[in-house]
Amino acid sequence: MFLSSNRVTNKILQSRVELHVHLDGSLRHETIWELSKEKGLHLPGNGTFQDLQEAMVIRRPKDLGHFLEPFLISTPCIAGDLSAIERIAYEFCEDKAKTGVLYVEARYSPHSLLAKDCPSDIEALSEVVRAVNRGHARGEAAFHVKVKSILCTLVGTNTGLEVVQLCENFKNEGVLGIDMASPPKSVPKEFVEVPDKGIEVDAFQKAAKLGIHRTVHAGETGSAEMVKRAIEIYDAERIGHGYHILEDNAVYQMALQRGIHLENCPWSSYLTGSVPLSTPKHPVVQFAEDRANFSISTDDPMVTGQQLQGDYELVNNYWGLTEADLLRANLNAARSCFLPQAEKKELLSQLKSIYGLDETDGI
Ligand SMILES: O=c1[nH]cnc2c1ncn2[C@@H]1O[C@H](CO)[C@@H](O)[C@H]1O
Repeated sequence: MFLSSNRVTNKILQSRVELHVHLDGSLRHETIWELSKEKGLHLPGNGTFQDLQEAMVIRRPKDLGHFLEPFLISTPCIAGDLSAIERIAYEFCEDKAKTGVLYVEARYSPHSLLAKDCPSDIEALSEVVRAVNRGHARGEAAFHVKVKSILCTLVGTNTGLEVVQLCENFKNEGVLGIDMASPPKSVPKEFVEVPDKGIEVDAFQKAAKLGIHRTVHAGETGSAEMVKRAIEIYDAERIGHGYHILEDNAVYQMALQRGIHLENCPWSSYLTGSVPLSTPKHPVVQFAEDRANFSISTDDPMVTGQQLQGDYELVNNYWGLTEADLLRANLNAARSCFLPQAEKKELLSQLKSIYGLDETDGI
């Protein structure tokens, strides 16, 4: 079928699926400002709102550690404060609805949102998850967007088994899966290491046995080998970023064959230094050409300074993804989301009907 540019743009604008976005990487700068003031927290520069904004948005790519530095300012505003956590989860829904998102999976590390001196026990962690869920539930009702959660363990923290327990306890309350991401401090210099053994591996294998969905950050600034590990050892169904998978054709072919979903985040890929602007062909373009299972997300709008539209514009205007590629990316996301089968089917039919596609369109 012929897809006219405008027609598809308008439809995609109003109906997108986003699979890779950090809830704690989505705080509004105004909210960080208000909470910091209220709590008397140290503000960067001369303490003006402009200085805060300047510190929160990364404009020049360096490395992942640099990209994650703004979390050191934002996280203390919400950690240990259940009403602030509920607030940011609610505001998240409003921001997503404004950018045309129909369905989103928001990820965060419950451990990072505990008060600084609070020992990590399941009850305290559960309070964090409940606060997020309250915010999401209010936001879903107010802004007509569907939101579920993914809980992260952070490399080197060995919190995976507790995260799996939380996923299990909250599986009927909007928590759909587990992720492994990087802590903002002590990011390994060249890549996010995906350990080949230890507690985190046990946690992911346990998650697989329990039917908890799995995604792992790999091949972002790290190598194709990390992606291989994430798939083969962590049983990951989806890969966070995965750009460097293209450096090893055998790993790429294996991922293609298994239909592994690659969660791409265009602005973030540039600002973490993972994919320099000078790269002749962004990996997402290769994924689109190969009809790989990829989608487009924001990662951390608080840090990139971009909402989803900005990421679509970057890949569309700069790297040359077509409207049809973007439409396909959304259908891929709906097919690879962690919703139960019936809800997934419903989401897919909803998208197809909005996009004006039927089963025979072969997109
Ligand atoms: O692009 C990324 N790569 C790896 N880790 C990330 C990225 N963005 C955020 N986080 C990490 O994930 C945690 C839970 O949401 C965040 O606190 C941040 O440390």
